[in-house]
Amino acid sequence: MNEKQMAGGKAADYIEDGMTIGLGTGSTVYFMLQKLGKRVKEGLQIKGVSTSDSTTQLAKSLDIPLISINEIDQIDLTIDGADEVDAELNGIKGGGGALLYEKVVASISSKIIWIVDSAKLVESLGTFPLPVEVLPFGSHQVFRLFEKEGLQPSFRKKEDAYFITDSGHYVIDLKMESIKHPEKTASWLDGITGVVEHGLFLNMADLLIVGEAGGPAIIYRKK
Ligand SMILES: O=C(CO)[C@H](O)[C@H](O)COP(=O)(O)O
Repeated sequence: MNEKQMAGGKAADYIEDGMTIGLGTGSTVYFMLQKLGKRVKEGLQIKGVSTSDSTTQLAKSLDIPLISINEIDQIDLTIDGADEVDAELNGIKGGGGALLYEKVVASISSKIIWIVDSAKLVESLGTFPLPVEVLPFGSHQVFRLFEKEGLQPSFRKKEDAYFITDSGHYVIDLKMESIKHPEKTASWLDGITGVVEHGLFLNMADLLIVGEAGGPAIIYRKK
């Protein structure tokens, strides 16, 4: 069993009957959804809130019942992947481009579990390029601002065209190497007009499940 499968499978055990579950996006979440699909077939009653078109498609193919986020005010548990996680359980997300919906879902979740393989653990965030979702209108001005700040921005591309998120935005990836003050960086990005969302997810995850050779490691966020 690979590490992603191990972490994804373990996380599905935290889902209880009657829960509303935030369904993250990515290749680790894929394995969680496979196990959840099995449990639903065996009679587990849940409602899933999807964070992307790809997760919606996969959940539907597994007969996992979905509910629109607009019909609820609170999610019991969200299970999602991450691109980098530090010892405080702060992370970078958005490698798959679903950061905006993932953050909206996270913001109304009572509990958040992240599932990762061991390569995602870092001492400090920033080796993974930080995704910033931007409005296409004015995006080149934002890009040039990032250039001036020395952040080596690049527009994310798909087959030579701009990568377009599920909500119709572009993604600019920033090479920050090491983010010394994640809170400061997050509030700076929050203040830039045209930035819709960024991939710094701070003080959000409650629990981290890491796939490791000897079995899944469970790490709680220090309160
Ligand atoms: O944030 C995400 C998508 O926007 C994913 O959770 C993140 O990229 C991790 O993906 P994977 O499990 O495929 O490594």
